[in-house]
Amino acid sequence: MPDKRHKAIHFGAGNIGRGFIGPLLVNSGYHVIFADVNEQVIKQLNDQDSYNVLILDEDEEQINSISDVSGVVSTSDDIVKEFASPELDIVTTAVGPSILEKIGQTIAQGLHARRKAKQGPLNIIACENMINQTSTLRSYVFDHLSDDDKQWVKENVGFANCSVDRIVPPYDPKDSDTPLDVGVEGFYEWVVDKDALQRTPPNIQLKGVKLTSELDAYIERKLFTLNCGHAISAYLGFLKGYRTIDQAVRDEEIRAVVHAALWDEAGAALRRKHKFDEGEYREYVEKIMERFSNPRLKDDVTRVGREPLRKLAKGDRLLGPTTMALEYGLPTDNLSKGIAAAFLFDHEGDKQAVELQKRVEKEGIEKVVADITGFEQGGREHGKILEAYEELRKKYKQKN
Ligand SMILES: NC(=O)C1=CN([C@@H]2O[C@H](COP(=O)(O)OP(=O)(O)OC[C@H]3O[C@@H](n4cnc5c(N)ncnc54)[C@H](O)[C@@H]3O)[C@@H](O)[C@H]2O)C=CC1
Ligand SMILES: O=P(O)(O)OC[C@H]1O[C@](O)(CO)[C@@H](O)[C@@H]1O
Repeated sequence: MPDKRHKAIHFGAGNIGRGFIGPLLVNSGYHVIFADVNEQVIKQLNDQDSYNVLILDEDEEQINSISDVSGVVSTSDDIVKEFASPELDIVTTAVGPSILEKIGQTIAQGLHARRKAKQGPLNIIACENMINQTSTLRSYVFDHLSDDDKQWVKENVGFANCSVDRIVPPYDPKDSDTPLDVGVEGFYEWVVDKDALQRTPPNIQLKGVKLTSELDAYIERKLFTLNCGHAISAYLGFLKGYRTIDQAVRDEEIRAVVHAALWDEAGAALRRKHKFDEGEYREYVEKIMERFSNPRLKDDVTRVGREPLRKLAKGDRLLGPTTMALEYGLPTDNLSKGIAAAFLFDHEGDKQAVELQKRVEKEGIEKVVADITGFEQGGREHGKILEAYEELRKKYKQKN
């Protein structure tokens, strides 16, 4: 533990904030200030001495009490003042990719205040499920800085990209004592680009964080394995009428598709590109299948499949591994099934799903698949996705 009080600001007191990043910072010796727009959560954080993180593993019941946290409303002046504190040395976020632009301005104001107060270096790490999330945040921050501030920030603030992995679904409040409690899986992995960090105080280290100079490999491994398999399980599970991911992957047919997509297709490509050890990678895939099967997480297929247009973006969890597998001349049949199922995700509660279905209805599936995937109509990959789409549609959407 550090000999002096150190503070961290974490934007986003949601599932991953309270259930993963906040607790890791607290365990490293930080007082964590959660910054959120949700005033009720901030009040609860300030009123309560602690909250519980429940580890929801199948064979392990564990409750960790998290204290030494407080909250500020992220739109108030208080947050700017916190940036000027000499005790602050790390800022993290878990607000969702679309919110980064909004908090960029607040962080810029905070950094301006820090420069004016003549305080020392700081590290910023955005923990969002997207590639180069912190670089993206940095560009939003720079949009709001003066030239003098920019110069100071370049010299004093580290913006480190990372890969963040822990399944933290929304927790049912009736399963806990307070609304701040959160249920998480035991597994976690937080990998940070060590070369981007500014000099951290010598007497404090982030516990449970892996620092690496090869972040790209970790990011691609996570996005093209964990997130890829999760998305395929969600879309096929939704089609077959399952409510949760564990129900979906207990279905032999779905399990076989997900496993083959991860091991023979995405995984084979990742192993070629990044030279991952075959044994270690097999363990990684098996562990993921075990994590998906955890019935205590009760993770809805509609949550995991949310925003299908984002998940169908080029380079994301479905098309990213497909393109990589094709580059190495590897099979993509199971990935194609997952992609086809995403085009059938007609979940009415999801804006992007509704938008996608409207496009398919208006423009026809052939054109929409070509536009979104970039695979030419009449080409092999396009044909494979369409064939899988028709097969799934006939089987599970016969009324259409
Ligand atoms: N839940 C999970 O299992 C994982 C989530 N992630 C990523 O973490 C991020 C957050 O996800 P969750 O925690 O699940 O979402 P969440 O919805 O539970 O939490 C997001 C929090 O951000 C707050 N927020 C919204 N706008 C804000 C603003 N302008 N300023 C400050 N706070 C604001 C919300 O009030 C909410 O408390 C996402 O990028 C997600 O992809 C990454 C790995 C695992
Ligand atoms: O948060 P997103 O990108 O919508 O995707 C859901 C994903 O988020 C997670 O819950 C956290 O990584 C994954 O388990 C899942 O694949």
